[in-house]
Amino acid sequence: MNDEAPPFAMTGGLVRRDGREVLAGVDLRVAAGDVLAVLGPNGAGKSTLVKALLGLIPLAAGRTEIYGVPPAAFRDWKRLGYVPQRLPMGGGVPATVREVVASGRVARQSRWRPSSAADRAAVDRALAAVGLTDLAGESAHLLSGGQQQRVLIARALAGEPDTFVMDEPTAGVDAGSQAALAATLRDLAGAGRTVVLVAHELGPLEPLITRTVELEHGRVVRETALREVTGTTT
Ligand SMILES: Nc1ncnc2c1ncn2[C@@H]1O[C@H](COP(=O)(O)OP(=O)(O)OP(=O)(O)O)[C@@H](O)[C@H]1O
Repeated sequence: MNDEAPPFAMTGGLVRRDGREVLAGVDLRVAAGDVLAVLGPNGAGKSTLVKALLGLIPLAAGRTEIYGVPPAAFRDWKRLGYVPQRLPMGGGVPATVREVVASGRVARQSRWRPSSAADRAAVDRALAAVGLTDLAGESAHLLSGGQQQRVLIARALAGEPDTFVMDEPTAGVDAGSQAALAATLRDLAGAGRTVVLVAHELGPLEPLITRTVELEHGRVVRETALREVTGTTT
């Protein structure tokens, strides 16, 4: 056992958007090694919840902590890997698949220690894990939606974080790539990594999920424990 603070702990989480409560009364503790699926219909607040856990959306009431620290004070971002729903297209500068994936290493680098052999190897492993090695030199924004989703997963993998937060990693991804993602998640779970993922259907990921939380109208309506955490958490 370790007595370190859990990856995420939210109590009484409330988020308002345009004056409307889109998340309310959410108590959620994610333990190290959990593979938690956040389920619910469109507009239930799933994306809002994971963004609030990461501090990307502020809480109007309640509190949330990342490894025991409120998001505004949290500094250890290399411990977290976030897979957003879509590839953000900042600045209009075309980046290659490899460059986007390599950006997942940034939290591990510093001005004094730019890119190393370990960084390049981690990027190679991440590209291979999602089957994008052959497309590494392509412009990421010209890929299909499903391929872009895999780029974002690879970017998070490249950072080798302890905890992954994935917003619909299987959306628009074909059956073969979903199976590949399931294999990757199995390895991560086996290594004791923590995963929070948003999904509409679990599909091939189902056997890996330790716990589900279902949202409706911004509230947790059901929590289900499916299986024991199997990985070795350190
Ligand atoms: N930027 C925003 N401004 C105002 N309201 C928003 C914003 N983003 C989301 N909402 C509202 O918050 C509610 C929850 O949205 P959210 O995207 O979290 O749902 P979701 O469960 O992830 O849905 P989906 O399955 O469609 O991705 C919705 O009613 C949505 O209209």
